[in-house]
Amino acid sequence: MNPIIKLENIHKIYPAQKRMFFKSKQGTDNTAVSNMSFAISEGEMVAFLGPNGAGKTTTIKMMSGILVPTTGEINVLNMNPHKNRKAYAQHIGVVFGQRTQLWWDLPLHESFEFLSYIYKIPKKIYKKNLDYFIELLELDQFIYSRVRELSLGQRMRGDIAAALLHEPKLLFLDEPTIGLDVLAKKRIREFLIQINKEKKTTLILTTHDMDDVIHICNRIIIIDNGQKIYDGDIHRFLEENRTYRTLVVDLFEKSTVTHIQGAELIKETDYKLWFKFDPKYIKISDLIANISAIYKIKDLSIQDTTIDEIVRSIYEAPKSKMNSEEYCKQ
Ligand SMILES: Nc1ncnc2c1ncn2[C@@H]1O[C@H](COP(=O)(O)OP(=O)(O)OP(=O)(O)O)[C@@H](O)[C@H]1O
Repeated sequence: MNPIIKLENIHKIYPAQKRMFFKSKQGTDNTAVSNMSFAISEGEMVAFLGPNGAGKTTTIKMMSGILVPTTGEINVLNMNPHKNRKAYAQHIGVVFGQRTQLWWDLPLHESFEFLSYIYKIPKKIYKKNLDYFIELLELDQFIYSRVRELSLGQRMRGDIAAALLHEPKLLFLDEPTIGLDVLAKKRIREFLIQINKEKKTTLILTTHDMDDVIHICNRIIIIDNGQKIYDGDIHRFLEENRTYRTLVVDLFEKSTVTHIQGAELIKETDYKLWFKFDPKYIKISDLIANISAIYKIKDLSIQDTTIDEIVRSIYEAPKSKMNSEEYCKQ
């Protein structure tokens, strides 16, 4: 499939700030993105993951045309996002969880009308899309309320509808579920999956919420220190990396031992122990036998490693491992 987004050897350097009263620069230049290359095809749902300051937002801003790369080639929908900004804006939607593109003092439906005017959306298409979003996102309960009066979850549903009214081919979402409760997150995830399925909208997402990633995306790109350290299928990533499991043991008596053969004690309270182990090296039955040789066990449970823990372990891995072929799939 032909990629609709292509980044080749992108670098983004933020220049050091100039001093207010002197000609010299203060501090050093900041390389936010370094040698970044990837391609994304139509209809993909890709999550950008990485610790704070990794370069995710800078990368998204370059793809959406807000920032210009210092060097490198960027091509989205056969356009240069920054150079062709006006034409490009017609084909993309942008949602920032921490900011709104709606007009604070206008009722939500007037914000929508204003956007339909800005994007020159034909009346028929506008009405069809609006009706569809009202139904799917249940906007009817608050569409006549002023944006400033909406809850965060309602505002976010309004923001997502606003970003899609002009039927963009690409939707950039920066932390779209930040601060929302479980139900509101679920509603937004289901909506995004539906839109992707029905309209083939390509979704590019940054998030710190691993549930968003697992539910919405089929591919992840992990960034650290401005560099891509993993790019691949989310399920394959989990299979390859979710090797450790945790055995949680409830005890009848107070714990005294800190070492059990074949496992690492990662947490303990008086009557509960958490052992991290790798099933490739020790069978669960052997591990339980080792523990019951020392303790009277009251209860047992096994926890899988979360994607959050896996991603963190990749951030914390030595640089040589991060940059190896094994981790950089593209
Ligand atoms: N306008 C700017 N001027 C100078 N440096 C900047 C600017 N914006 C970002 N940076 C720096 O670029 C680096 C990457 O920042 P970026 O916001 O892209 O990271 P991020 O991965 O999105 O982080 P977060 O998860 O915290 O949002 C950081 O070191 C940051 O301090």
